Amino acid sequence: MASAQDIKLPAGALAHQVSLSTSPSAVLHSPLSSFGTSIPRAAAASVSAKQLKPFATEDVKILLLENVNQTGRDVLAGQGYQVEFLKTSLPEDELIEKIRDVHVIGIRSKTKLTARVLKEARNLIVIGCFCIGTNQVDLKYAADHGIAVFNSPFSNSRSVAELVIAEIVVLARQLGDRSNEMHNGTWNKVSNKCWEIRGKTLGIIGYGHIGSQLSVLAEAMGMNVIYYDVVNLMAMGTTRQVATLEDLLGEADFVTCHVPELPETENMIGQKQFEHMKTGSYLINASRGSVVDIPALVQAMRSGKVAGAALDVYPNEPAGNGDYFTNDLNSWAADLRGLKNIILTPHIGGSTEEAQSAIGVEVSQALVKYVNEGTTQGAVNLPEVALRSLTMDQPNCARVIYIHQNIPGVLRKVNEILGDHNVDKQMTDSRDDVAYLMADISDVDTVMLKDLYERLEGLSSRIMTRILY
Ligand SMILES: NC(=O)C1=CN([C@@H]2O[C@H](COP(=O)(O)OP(=O)(O)OC[C@H]3O[C@@H](n4cnc5c(N)ncnc54)[C@H](O)[C@@H]3O)[C@@H](O)[C@H]2O)C=CC1
Ligand SMILES: O=C(O)C(=O)COP(=O)(O)O
Repeated sequence: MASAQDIKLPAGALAHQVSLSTSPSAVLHSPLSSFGTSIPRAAAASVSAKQLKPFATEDVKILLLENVNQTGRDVLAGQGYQVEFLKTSLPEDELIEKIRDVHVIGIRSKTKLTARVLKEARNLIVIGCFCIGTNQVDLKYAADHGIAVFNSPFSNSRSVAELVIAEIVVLARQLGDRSNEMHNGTWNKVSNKCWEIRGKTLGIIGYGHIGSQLSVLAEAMGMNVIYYDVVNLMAMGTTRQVATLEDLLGEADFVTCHVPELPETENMIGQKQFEHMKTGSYLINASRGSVVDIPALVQAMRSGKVAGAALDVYPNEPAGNGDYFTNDLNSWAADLRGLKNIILTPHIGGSTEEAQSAIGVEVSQALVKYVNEGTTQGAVNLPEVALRSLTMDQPNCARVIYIHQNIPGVLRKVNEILGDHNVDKQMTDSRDDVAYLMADISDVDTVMLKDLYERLEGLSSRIMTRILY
């Protein structure tokens, strides 16, 4: 099977919807492709005999926000899709305006796709998060409305781990302060409270992709590593899992957070946790801004409990470069700026050429496979379903995708409808309240497809129906 990147779909070759104005053979025997892209919901809903037009590849509209890497833009534009690219995120009202029109949206960590926004996304079938975190998307709302969500689970993990290693050394040696002083013309050669990191203990909260990568690097630099995670995980090297967060905080010289944004991780490090930390220890947060209670950190640093900190993420982050990071955005911004030995970075943990270019390819390929083939492998909110490709030269075949509520009796009804045709292959799976069915059927013409489509749409369990051919 051609890779998603290789699937070049020429203009007009892919019919999205049953066309009665085109002869069946013209639609189903399109010169090269057995696949269509999706039926957008609005278009599909408007299926009515005689006025139907084939849906050309160029009709797939994609909005890319937050400066998605060129590699991703190339993959998507290479498909012939319409791609609108913006460097920043958008204020909610502008986002709502734009999302109404598109079938695909690509975002990074900043754009919040809440239920309120997604409700307006009438044509949306898939969301690509060109990053690791998916907390910015209402995953449940998306699943319940048949909108798949993809991310890149580990392509920037190494970049974050390397940043944290750098920060450990920078904090231990107060490099930020020394550098600032030199920039201001002051020579201040000190060794007081400047340390080697060799032999010190690093405490990692959240031992997933980033935490475990980081532990390997830290051990190579002579650190002892302990970690705390809600899951029992295999320790890399000679690292050691500890039973409680308090155990970690009481033992670590450097504490670093690598947990996702969840209700349970909100303000996971606050006043009580700072009290458990060793006097003169350091805190690093490159996970999500909600994880650390910043006023409590300011307090802990002012009191000398915490000797230094590095923050890469904040509860409120500016929309784009050049915007100010002030008290208007976060009421304590000026307090942070006034502290000694604190590194403040603008959410750049994953911002390396290597990570961004890998993420661009990975996520856009997942989007293409979903749009063109219905494959949900790697989706974070739908069951993972894939069928081998439809044979390109097989005439009059179609792929039916039926996303439906996961309730008893649906399969029987769907198979009654599909059973009128030759079903070559079929796969179905469910995840929580949503099920995803894919079937390849052959010996069908457009009239049959239209009938099939309407019958599937008529079932009360229906979330979304797509027919690809
Ligand atoms: N600063 C940046 O640019 C970046 C930030 N991130 C953030 O880092 C987070 C972590 O990334 P990965 O390591 O790839 O995620 P991951 O999913 O591989 O690992 C997260 C770990 O946290 C653990 N965990 C979850 N809840 C916990 C809790 N209450 N207490 C202790 N452990 C808990 C999980 O069991 C898991 O082992 C992401 O969710 C994202 O928010 C990710 C990439 C770049
Ligand atoms: O991958 C993540 O979760 C990150 O936090 C990085 O986000 P970004 O792509 O820099 O908006």
